[in-house]
Amino acid sequence: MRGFFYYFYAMYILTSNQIKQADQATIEHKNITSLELMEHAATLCFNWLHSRLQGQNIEIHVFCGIGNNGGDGLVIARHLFQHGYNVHCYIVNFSDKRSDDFLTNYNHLKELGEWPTVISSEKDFPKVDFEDIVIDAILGNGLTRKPAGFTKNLIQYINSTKVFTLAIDFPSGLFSNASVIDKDSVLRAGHTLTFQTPKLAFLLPENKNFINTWEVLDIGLDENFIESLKPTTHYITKNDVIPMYQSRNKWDHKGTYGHSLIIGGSFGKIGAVTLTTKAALKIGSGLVSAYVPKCGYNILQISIPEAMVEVDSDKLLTHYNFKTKPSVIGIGPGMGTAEQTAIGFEKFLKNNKIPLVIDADAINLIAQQPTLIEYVPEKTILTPHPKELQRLVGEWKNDFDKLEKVISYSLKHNVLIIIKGAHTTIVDGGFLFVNSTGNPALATAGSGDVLTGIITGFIAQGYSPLKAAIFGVYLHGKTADIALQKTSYETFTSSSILEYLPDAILDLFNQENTSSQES
Ligand SMILES: NC(=O)C1=CN([C@@H]2O[C@H](COP(=O)(O)OP(=O)(O)OC[C@H]3O[C@@H](n4cnc5c(N)ncnc54)[C@H](O)[C@@H]3O)[C@@H](O)[C@H]2O)[C@@H](O)CC1
Ligand SMILES: [K+]
Repeated sequence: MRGFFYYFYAMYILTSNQIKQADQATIEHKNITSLELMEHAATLCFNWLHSRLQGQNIEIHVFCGIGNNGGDGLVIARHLFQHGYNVHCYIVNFSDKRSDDFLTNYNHLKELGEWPTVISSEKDFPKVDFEDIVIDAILGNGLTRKPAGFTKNLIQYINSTKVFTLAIDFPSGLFSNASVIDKDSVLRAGHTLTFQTPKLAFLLPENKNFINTWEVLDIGLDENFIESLKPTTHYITKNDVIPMYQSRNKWDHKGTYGHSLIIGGSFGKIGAVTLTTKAALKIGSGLVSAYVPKCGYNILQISIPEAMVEVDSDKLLTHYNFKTKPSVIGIGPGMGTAEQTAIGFEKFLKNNKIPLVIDADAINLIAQQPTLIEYVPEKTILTPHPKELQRLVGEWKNDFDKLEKVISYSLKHNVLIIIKGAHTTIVDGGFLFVNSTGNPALATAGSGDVLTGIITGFIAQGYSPLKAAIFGVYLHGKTADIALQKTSYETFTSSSILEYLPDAILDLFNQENTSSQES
């Protein structure tokens, strides 16, 4: 058992410093040398490549820096030579402070008669063709400043060839926990083999040009030590959500699974609240009610016979005087921001004590009147899309700054925020949970409305807000991943999320491929 939730497995996202500490602890606790650790890590990279190339006669250029990332490159180059590949190895000579393990592997290669070519300026750049392969072992976890001089030029040159690049640990020039300032100084990796844990930088939209696909190679760092670091950033995989699943008992009845109330809708936007209501039902909320303007009554009753419906004014939400006594409320989809709606919403918030999931226009209303956040119950979940988030926490300079701003907001108001995107991130105070599932099929109208319904429906069933958010976000993404085996990105709609929800849940019990560490 390990992990923040004491699950049997949790994948952390470690910072550069934490990785360095874990490297050191592993060397001490497992009684191995750093050279052995390097040999092991780099051999995993070689095996990855070898299993795909199977000895093909492709020109492979291995660019090695002078630190331990370069050391990895030298080990990979040695294995490639020994397996008869057409390989060229280069030392990118940006400093004379070579690491010990780099030097040992440098000598090892020379002893085999394979002398790397030293690159000390632009004139030493080799010819790289589009059909070749580049292994990028120039800079890794030790990056302390942006690459400059001929190193930057080399990175630009490699980028310009559009050759396939396999980055070792990091695309050179990419910081794990800070924003890239000089975008021309970062290698654009085709695929990245990163050690032990995903890196936060890989998961942020601003780095989309540097990171394409990536995967984690487990190099066997000391897990107990990693645990002792109490990492605050998690990568949510199937292994994390399986233990969250609450199974049902024979004697349970619909009351056991709570009552969700979905509040939203306005004339022309009844579809949004309909999707949210359907989602709350589909995820298993025992009872589901919707509170909508009168114009939505027939639509809701006809399209969701399982739901109960209460109504407000003709075309807008104004009074919020529902009789239902729900266990949780999801509010906002399609609600609009009309003045009467805003006035009623303020009164509702000031009187409400029921757990909340706040979405869409309800977030906009809070952004318009920021003090309203003080009236939401603790651990209320807010699910803003980027524009709504900006209205809530203000403009950010970059994605790291955005996370900082959201963390402070979450801490200050004791709420959970779900930052929606390719890697949807749940922020709970100082803790980040970054989702691994989903794909661009989810970029479709109503996708967020369905997410709100799923999370609300989970809370109704007794899941804590954090678990509901993590599990909901994971399953929401998983529906789209499963759907792509049968349908296309374009034809997947928000209703398809509901259609594939059963498959996403059943997949939890499918033993194969329980660790989705790739992206
Ligand atoms: N420490 C370990 O036990 C292991 C480390 N491994 C590899 O070691 C890497 C980290 O190695 P290092 O800490 O030696 O660091 P790097 O190899 O990433 O960088 C080398 C040195 O370059 C200098 N530098 C930083 N930014 C620079 C810039 N912009 N321009 C020029 N020089 C710059 C720094 O002084 C740094 O120490 C990992 O990414 C991984 O590839 C792996 O072999 C696994 C085990
Ligand atoms: K690298």
